[in-house]
Amino acid sequence: MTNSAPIKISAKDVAVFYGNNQALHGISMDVYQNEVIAFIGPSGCGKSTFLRCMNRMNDTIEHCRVTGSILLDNQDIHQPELDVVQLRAQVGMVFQKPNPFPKSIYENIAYGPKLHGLAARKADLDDIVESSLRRAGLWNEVKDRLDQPGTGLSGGQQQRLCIARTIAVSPEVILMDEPCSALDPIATLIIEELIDELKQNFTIVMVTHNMQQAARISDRTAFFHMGNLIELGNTNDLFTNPKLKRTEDYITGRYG
Ligand SMILES: Nc1ncnc2c1ncn2[C@@H]1O[C@H](COP(=O)(O)OP(=O)(O)OP(=O)(O)O)[C@@H](O)[C@H]1O
Repeated sequence: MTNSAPIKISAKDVAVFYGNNQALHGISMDVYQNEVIAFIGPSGCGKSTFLRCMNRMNDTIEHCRVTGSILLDNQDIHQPELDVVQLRAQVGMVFQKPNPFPKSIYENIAYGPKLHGLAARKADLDDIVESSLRRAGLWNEVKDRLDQPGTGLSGGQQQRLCIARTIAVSPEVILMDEPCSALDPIATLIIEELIDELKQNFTIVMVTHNMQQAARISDRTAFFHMGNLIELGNTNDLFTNPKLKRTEDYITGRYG
């Protein structure tokens, strides 16, 4: 990833407080269009908190306060007139545990496009459902059982269903919070391959506990520690030649 790619998200001096407890301190970073950027760091260092800043999911947590600025395509995501539902369609999110709606496979995908008025006719909706499932690499496995419950799929299939559901509303950025941590190695590999394909069309920001995973699939990696962004660099450089001792200690397993 060259730094000449357009900036998709720009965070400046972002701090997050849960009540009186400050979880993030002055985080600034740019996320480039069509990159995969991974957040790593020990448990509780603030990776998920920072991820949630990018589509204002922290708004849903009581006592959580965010300061600083976050621009999406140069627009402030905290401006009062911004439609948060629209923001979360533009910046979609896939969670650690697959969480399909208790509805059919078809309805899981169709729900968002219907809500956002993206399909005028049933045929348009059918097209969105099919293309989203294809892009998530799930179509062939589910095309003959679209009316069956999404919750009846395997864990890995459910996670791809959730990715398809996110894609269905045409996001620009996909936030992934440890998307493989509940999956077995084969399902994990399928999702990793999928992420590699998805970056052609989307910008992907991913939290992972798994350093090998960050090394395999991300273009850049950000290392967080105790609420601070310690080092951000090209993934290869960060893992082979970290600039700071704290990063080196973490990636070599000296703590964490
Ligand atoms: N909903 C919440 N209410 C209060 N404190 C929270 C909440 N969510 C996170 N925190 C606190 O904020 C800090 C950062 O947590 P966060 O979940 O962002 O870290 P993380 O690096 O993603 O951790 P993990 O890898 O364990 O998921 C921690 O001290 C955590 O206890």
